[in-house]
Amino acid sequence: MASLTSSTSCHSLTMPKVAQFKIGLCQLSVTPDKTTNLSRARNSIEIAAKQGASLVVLPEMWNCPYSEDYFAKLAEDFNDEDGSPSYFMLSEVASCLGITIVGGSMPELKDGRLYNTCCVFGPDGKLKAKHRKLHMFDANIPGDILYKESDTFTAGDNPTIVETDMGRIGIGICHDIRFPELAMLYRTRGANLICYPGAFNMSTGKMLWELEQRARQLYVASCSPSRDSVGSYTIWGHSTLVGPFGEVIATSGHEETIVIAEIDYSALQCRREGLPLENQRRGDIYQFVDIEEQRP
Ligand SMILES: NC(=O)CC(=O)C(=O)O
Repeated sequence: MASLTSSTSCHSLTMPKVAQFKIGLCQLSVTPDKTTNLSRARNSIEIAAKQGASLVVLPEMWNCPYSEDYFAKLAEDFNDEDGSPSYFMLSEVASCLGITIVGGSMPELKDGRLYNTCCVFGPDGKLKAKHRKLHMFDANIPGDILYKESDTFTAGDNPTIVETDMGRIGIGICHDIRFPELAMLYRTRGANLICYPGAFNMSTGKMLWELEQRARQLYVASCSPSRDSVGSYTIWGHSTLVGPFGEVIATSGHEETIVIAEIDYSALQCRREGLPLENQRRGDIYQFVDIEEQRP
């Protein structure tokens, strides 16, 4: 028997209080100057909220170029009020506007280590969850890309699923999207939506960015920096919202922009009833184990 690591049990889909709402994906141009990045991000979040978004997602590394030249320099210790302007800006703007923010990712400094971290804030401005990127983007594709994220960052150790007014949301950061097991874990734990702040590069972006999102069969939102962001790493862009049948609901090009789109969780219910993959899984042939359920 091939073993992937899930029990056959499936957490049933819980419908959140708000089942229909607008999401805003802020595709930001990122510079080496943190103050500029903060004011651009704040401005973009405010515009998204004005356009009706009650959930706003930011890109991977929105406050710092995606480059090892900047990660350590611009990292923040989120426990240090004076040393963490990005963290406190997100908290403040979430409470000012009364919205939920999936705060992309930022370089986090904790006990001498760097993490690529996403903070989720509720409409009261309180931190609801913190996801540290689980899978490091170490790639050596001759003639294409050589990048070793693990030279700089330490990988996180926990999946992140967060209860919000806008549903149960699973979080992954960029390369995390390549691991369907993580998405499956979120699905079996009843996620309505997975948010992936990401910064795919030009070649993997063209080949895989949209494909990875469309294969997940629940709502998937991705948010990238724009291509004109500074650094040697050229970014694909194309922040996107995908629905539960793999349909692209809204997307963008590579320029700085805001994608506003409607999420309606009844479509998710319809997909689950019409195509009940959870009941059709062949547990006699392969197994998916949620490690958390196995713990005593
Ligand atoms: N930032 C990343 O994790 C990049 C990545 O996955 C890619 O394909 O590019």
